[in-house]
Amino acid sequence: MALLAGRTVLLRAGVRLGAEAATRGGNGARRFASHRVLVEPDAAAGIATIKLKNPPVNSLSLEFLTELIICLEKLENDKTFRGIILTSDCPGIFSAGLDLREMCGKNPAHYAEYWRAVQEIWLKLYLSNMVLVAAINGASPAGGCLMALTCDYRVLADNPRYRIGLNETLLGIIAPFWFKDNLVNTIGHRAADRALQLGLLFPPTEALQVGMVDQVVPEDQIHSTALSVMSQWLAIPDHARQLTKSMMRKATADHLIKQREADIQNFVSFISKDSIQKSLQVYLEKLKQKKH
Ligand SMILES: CCCCCCCC/C=C/CC(=O)SCCNC(=O)CCNC(=O)[C@H](O)C(C)(C)COP(=O)(O)OP(=O)(O)OC[C@H]1O[C@@H](n2cnc3c(N)ncnc32)[C@H](O)[C@@H]1OP(=O)(O)O
Repeated sequence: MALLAGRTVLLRAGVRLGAEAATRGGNGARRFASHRVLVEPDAAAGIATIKLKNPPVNSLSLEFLTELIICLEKLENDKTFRGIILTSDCPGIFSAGLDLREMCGKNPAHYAEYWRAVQEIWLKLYLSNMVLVAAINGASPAGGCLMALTCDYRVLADNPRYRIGLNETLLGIIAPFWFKDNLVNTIGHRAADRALQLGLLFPPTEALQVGMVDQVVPEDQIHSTALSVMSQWLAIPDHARQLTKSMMRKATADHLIKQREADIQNFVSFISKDSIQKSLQVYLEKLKQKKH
């Protein structure tokens, strides 16, 4: 996939991405931003902060996912950066997860394209050679939780409204096996079994207790905490840490890689069912009516 600064690029996913802004930051590092993914580089520290900015709730639309995939590819290929802090620019929301509108009322080809992008972002994040620290500064259901789960360390801001978990069953859908594998690797089989079946969304204290996050801190300390965790992880020689990360994660990633196409077909046939379409529409409608 060609990545050209300042040009419009046609992506494999078929999404046309607008021109990218590229400027120089204070420390001379190249700062780049797409429409919805803000990157704040600190070249001296070797860290980039990615701020998700797809208001109102950072739902993971196909275009947003595509921008994020490109951004991660660029950072991965840029030897300046050894670590990423993943956080949100939308107040009170880390990410509302997959964009339900991408899974409702569309055709099978669209569902397949969308699901491939969801797989791709997971693989990119989960297998990244860089240190990934999630600074979770808002609610983080479903796909939002999954993104955080791919990171090496999770810091959650202490606010009871910032619940995190894989709540798919509440929508009448099923977390795919690789969501489940990632959760089991993080919180263990018994806790994952209960959390997945009940679609639990954990408030900060419970999220910490169950091991869904590694640390809960006051909201105004989230970025400083993420930075200090990052420097601890970056003190480890890259080659040793990267090989260890790969040893810990490869089997889980390979599980999906070996059956990517079958997983896409499963998703398409599941999501195309009338009963599933109906459940998702009812859920979306409830979300919309909540305000009125
Ligand atoms: C065999 C294989 C099977 C595979 C099966 C499929 C597996 C798919 C897995 C899916 C994982 C997912 O990620 S599904 C998405 C799950 N997400 C949620 O349940 C979150 C829903 N949203 C909320 O709970 C809340 O919006 C919030 C807590 C995130 C924020 O609350 P707040 O009050 O601040 O905002 P609103 O609720 O008023 O929302 C504002 C606005 O955004 C729309 N919205 C919210 N979430 C989504 C979403 N995920 N997708 C699309 N749109 C979303 C909401 O409807 C409001 O819209 P309007 O302003 O137009 O009313």
